[in-house]
Amino acid sequence: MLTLATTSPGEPEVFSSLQGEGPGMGRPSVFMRLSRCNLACRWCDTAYTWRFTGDNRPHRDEVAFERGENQVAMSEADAAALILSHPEDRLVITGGEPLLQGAALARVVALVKAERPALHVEIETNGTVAAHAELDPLINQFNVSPKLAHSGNAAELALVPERLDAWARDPRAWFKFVVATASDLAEISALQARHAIASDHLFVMPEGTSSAVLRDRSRWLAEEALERGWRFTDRLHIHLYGDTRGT
Ligand SMILES: Nc1nc2[nH]cc(C(=O)O)c2c(=O)[nH]1
Ligand code: SF4
Ligand SMILES: [Mg+2]
Repeated sequence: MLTLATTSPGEPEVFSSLQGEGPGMGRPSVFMRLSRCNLACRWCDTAYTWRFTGDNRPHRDEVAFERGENQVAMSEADAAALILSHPEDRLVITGGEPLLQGAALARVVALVKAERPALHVEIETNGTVAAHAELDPLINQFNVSPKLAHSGNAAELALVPERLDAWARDPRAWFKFVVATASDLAEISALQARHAIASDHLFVMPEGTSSAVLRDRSRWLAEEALERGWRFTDRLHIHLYGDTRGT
């Protein structure tokens, strides 16, 4: 069984959209969002995957979500069939932290690839967990987003040195750092040096859930990226659809 996030109570969050972030930005893709996370970012835009009633870890919106309305359990076969009902040849698996459900995810992806062998599969991850041994060979691309101090997570939880080393060595992995203020950039530089992250595989992305905030931050962040030789990514889906589920 797999625990998915919901768009509305009982409705699994599987949808077609343009990949909004990173190296695949603009590519038509089918998305599947899994529930649960092992971190708790203050500015998380999908707190409905983890901040359930009784979880009082700090979050910008201080909202709490009813678990029953925001999670839906599906069998691997049903999840695979739902993904295959969408026509795109790219699958983006996100969350929450999807690698927490690696074993079940491996079974879903194997079923989907059996029907559609050329499917390109990407995983959006916070980079703290290795892909399950059965899952790893089925994945074409990892979009790894390590969380900096401004996320509010303890560095011991959010930045696992041997994991970051492993992602930096994996040609399938692209780093995507969420940036809110200029003070985040020194932290990224230090991580890049410590883990030997190639600049070509290092994206910075403004934090924001509205076009106005993204545009404000893009202005200075794009300049900083250019100066440092890093890549910049916007959040296309926020400009197109706003901060809404299933987009
Ligand atoms: N269109 C679209 N692109 C995305 N890229 C990463 C997403 C995510 O939430 O992880 C996401 C998302 O939620 N929507
Ligand atoms: S790691 Fe991602 S899903 Fe988890 S709390 Fe942070 S932003 Fe949200
Ligand atoms: Mg998102």
